[in-house]
Amino acid sequence: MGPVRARGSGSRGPVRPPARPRSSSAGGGLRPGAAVPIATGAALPAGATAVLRREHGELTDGLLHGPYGEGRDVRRRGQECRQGEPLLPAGTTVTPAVLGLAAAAGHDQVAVHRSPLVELLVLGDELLDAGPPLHGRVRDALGPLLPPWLRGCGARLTGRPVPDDSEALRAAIRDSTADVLITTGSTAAGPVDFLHEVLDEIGARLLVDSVAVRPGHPMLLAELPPAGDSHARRLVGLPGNPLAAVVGTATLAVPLLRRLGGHQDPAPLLLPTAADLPGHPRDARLLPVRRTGCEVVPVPFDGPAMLRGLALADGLAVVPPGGATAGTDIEVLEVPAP
Ligand SMILES: Nc1nc2c(c(=O)[nH]1)N[C@H]1C(S)=C(S)[C@@H](COP(=O)(O)OP(=O)(O)OC[C@H]3O[C@@H](n4cnc5c(N)ncnc54)[C@H](O)[C@@H]3O)O[C@H]1N2
Ligand code: MOO
Repeated sequence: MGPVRARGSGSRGPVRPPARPRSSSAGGGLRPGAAVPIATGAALPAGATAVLRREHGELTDGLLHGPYGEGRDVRRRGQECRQGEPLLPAGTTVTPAVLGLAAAAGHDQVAVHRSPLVELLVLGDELLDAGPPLHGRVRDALGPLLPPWLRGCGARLTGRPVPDDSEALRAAIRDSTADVLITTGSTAAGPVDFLHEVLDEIGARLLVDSVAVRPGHPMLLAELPPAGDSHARRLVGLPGNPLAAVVGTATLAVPLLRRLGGHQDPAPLLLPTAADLPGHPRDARLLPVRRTGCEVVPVPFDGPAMLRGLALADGLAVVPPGGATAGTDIEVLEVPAP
């Protein structure tokens, strides 16, 4: 049974509750000195000034005896939010708790940013989508790796393989209606690396052409000419080496998608490193690390073409040029996010 709410100015019972508890405010008001049992959370009957919980009183001969100080156990309207006050700041991610809060506050609709539509184009005739890697052919690791990560950033995904052929790549980019195209491979200057050439031909504007980070430095970001409906389109070019592509995703794709989805940038996570972290002489290095307590340690198998270290890692440490010595604080990107 819920609280018994009593009318009157007294601070102690007895009050005589009727037989059935109320679960709503239906019914008449209370006479002075009278009480009605109600369910927990039910609205107070008119004239009620205090509440006496069943377990705070003693029931003898149908009378509940106990203290019922004015206002006690009464939940006043507007305790959690005043009328007109914003419940949450703009940019808050809609979590299950946010949905529950919105419903509790009486909202039937919430205004949200549109999820960006991403088309993932996986380039490379050498890639296999099943079976063991053999005879110079390698398994496509990025087709399985990237979509769940990008969906976790709020994107809607489509995707397909594209052959190593400049006309096929040109058509795939030109005809896509996605907000963001993400390509893998073909960023370098090899005989079948057509990405720069195709971007130039279709009149794309390179916003970022290489980043001073290892692995992954050939990554790029371009603004594409509008498609039919003239909405803005961008392209993120990720290098083909899998760990380099992961670094490119963390560096360019994730911040772009978060911004398009209206999310706030997360505060940087700084953790001390328990071991020396090897760096590149001139560029930053993103190195897979594991958390041990409140410190991080590097994991083995961290080469540009490797994913074994990343699979064991909790994130990528941003190692400054020249490296970091044990004991120093280092920024850690939590990628790929769980
Ligand atoms: N002349 C130059 N050559 C290269 C440079 C350079 O600056 N100048 N940079 C090297 C670096 S660093 C990287 S990283 C790679 C980037 O190359 P691409 O983006 O053109 O990638 P690809 O050549 O297509 O592939 C590289 C490597 O990765 C394998 N690959 C590709 N896609 C996948 C996938 N989806 N899953 C698994 N593995 C994939 C591909 O088979 C190659 O082995 O360029 C260097 N060269
Ligand atoms: O970006 Mo590359 O992977 O440095 O070799």
